Amino acid sequence: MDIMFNFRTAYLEEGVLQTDPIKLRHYYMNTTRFYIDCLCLMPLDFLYLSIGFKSIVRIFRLVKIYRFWTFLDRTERHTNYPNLFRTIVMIHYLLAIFHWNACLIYILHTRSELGFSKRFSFSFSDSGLDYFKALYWSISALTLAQNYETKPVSKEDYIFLSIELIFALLLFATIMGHVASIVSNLSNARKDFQAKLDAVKTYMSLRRVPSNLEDRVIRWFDYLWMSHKSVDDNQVLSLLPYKLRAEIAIHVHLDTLKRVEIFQNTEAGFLNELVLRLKPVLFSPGDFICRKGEVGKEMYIVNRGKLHVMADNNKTVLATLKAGSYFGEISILNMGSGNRRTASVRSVGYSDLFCLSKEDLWEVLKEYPAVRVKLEAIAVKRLEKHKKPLIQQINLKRSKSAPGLVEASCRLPFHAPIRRTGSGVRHLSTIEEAEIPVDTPTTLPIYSFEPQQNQPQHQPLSLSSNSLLTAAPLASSISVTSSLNSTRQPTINHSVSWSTTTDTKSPVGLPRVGRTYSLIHSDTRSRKNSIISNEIEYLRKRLGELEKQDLSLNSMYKDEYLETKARLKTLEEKQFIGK
Ligand SMILES: Nc1ncnc2c1ncn2[C@@H]1O[C@@H]2COP(=O)(O)O[C@H]2[C@H]1O
Repeated sequence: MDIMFNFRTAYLEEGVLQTDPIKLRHYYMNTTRFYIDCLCLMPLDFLYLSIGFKSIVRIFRLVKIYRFWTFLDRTERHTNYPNLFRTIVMIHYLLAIFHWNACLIYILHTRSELGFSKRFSFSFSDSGLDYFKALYWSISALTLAQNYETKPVSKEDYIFLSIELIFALLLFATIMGHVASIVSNLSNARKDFQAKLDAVKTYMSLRRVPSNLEDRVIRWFDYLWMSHKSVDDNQVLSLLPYKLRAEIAIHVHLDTLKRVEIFQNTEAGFLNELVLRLKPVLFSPGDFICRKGEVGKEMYIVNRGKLHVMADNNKTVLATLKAGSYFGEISILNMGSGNRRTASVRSVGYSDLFCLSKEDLWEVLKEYPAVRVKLEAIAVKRLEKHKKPLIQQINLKRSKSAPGLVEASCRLPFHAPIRRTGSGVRHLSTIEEAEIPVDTPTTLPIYSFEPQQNQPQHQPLSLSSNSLLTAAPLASSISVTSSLNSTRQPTINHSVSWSTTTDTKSPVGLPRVGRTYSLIHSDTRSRKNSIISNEIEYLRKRLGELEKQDLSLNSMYKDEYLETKARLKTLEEKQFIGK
């Protein structure tokens, strides 16, 4: 039977599963297994006819034990209960050893010619009882149990019992080792967790952390353990290839991710790209996940728990976020007050979040611009809540053609956003007039900002257009003005332009100047060229200044230097092509 199965058992050839019956037959017949199986099938039983029943004749059947070991090996790899399986295998081996030892004892003590003292009255009439007597003697010898019956008498007894004792000792040590490893495997997770907690406790007591904070840390650990969050997913999955890890992560987090608006109806690849970049984080009750005005470096997706988006007074709740919500995207998309948080978010109870870094999000959004539009559309809605009066004035209409698109229908006054500086809140710029360009769908709109030097600083902006304006450029243009840094940036008196979609990652070449601008629709080629020339002029000037800085001293300058350089290159190329 087994040989027949072997003839039809598929095998892997250079990683490809072979199922062709002829190939399978050839393959099996060329292996050692085939010869071992044939040896086992030798019809030695016919010898019974001449020599009578002798069980030793069946010894060749034992060679098939390799199949049993293969079975154990495979089952151990496949089972979900490896410890239980190992325990069963160990008991199985033990029973087999006791049995063989009992058989040996029976043989030795029923053959008087072997010189063993007759301590058992094996009565061949009741072979069942004889077997159990031998088994009992075997077990007591191998488990080192005191048994007066086993006291040696003859020389042969002494030799045999000494060997038995040595074997019993080895067996005992092996069993103990196995049991210890099974037990320690069972409590490994607990021990690891306890070790980490102990380390943190020791640290806190060494550093004299206040007891209320210490309490919070311990309660956080408690929740971590109770919610089975103590397993480090990344460490566990680190051995797997990227694709498999992504599949597991998607499966594990599917319920949460399905509820997240930006993940609904998106390409499967987007989820794949993102899911392995999500890092689980846990916050305690009352923790601020982010505070208004901070620089945003990551966004969060709520896996479990409840969070409040707080108003400026830190008392009024602007919105409640639950599983499937996300937050923190506005600052990393530079949509609100530049890269600053527009609101504080506080955890109500324990919150189980996924954290996504700015770099990772930008990297993924580069490939999936539709998701960016979705994100920005929702962000605009959220911003509306903060700046209701402002948005009411803008009176944006949602586009019917695409989600995330907003339509500007008339001349609208627009107050420039404000930003916090070291010395407090200040208005950075005010946009005076904006016209939104009508561009062909395939080409990118170019917005130009022209300084209005003679106008007062905090003058409202009016925005007029009968064309479509995507939420992204609008929001981005807001960030252009709001991310200005008056302490670092010189005032410039020329036009600057920013192509919103050519550079999605970072608004390179953003006009970081704090003055009044008008947003002008450039529909003629020469106008565009002059805008580009102006920006090039500004960027060159700024680059020169930045080169004078000690870039290694200040990463902020360094970033800006690199951004400016890249933007300048793009524009120079654009200008060159234009010519
Ligand atoms: N009204 C709101 N409703 C829901 N979420 C908001 C609201 N206002 C702000 N947020 C979120 O709170 C986050 C605070 O940090 P960000 O400004 O980066 O991004 C913000 C939004 O994601």
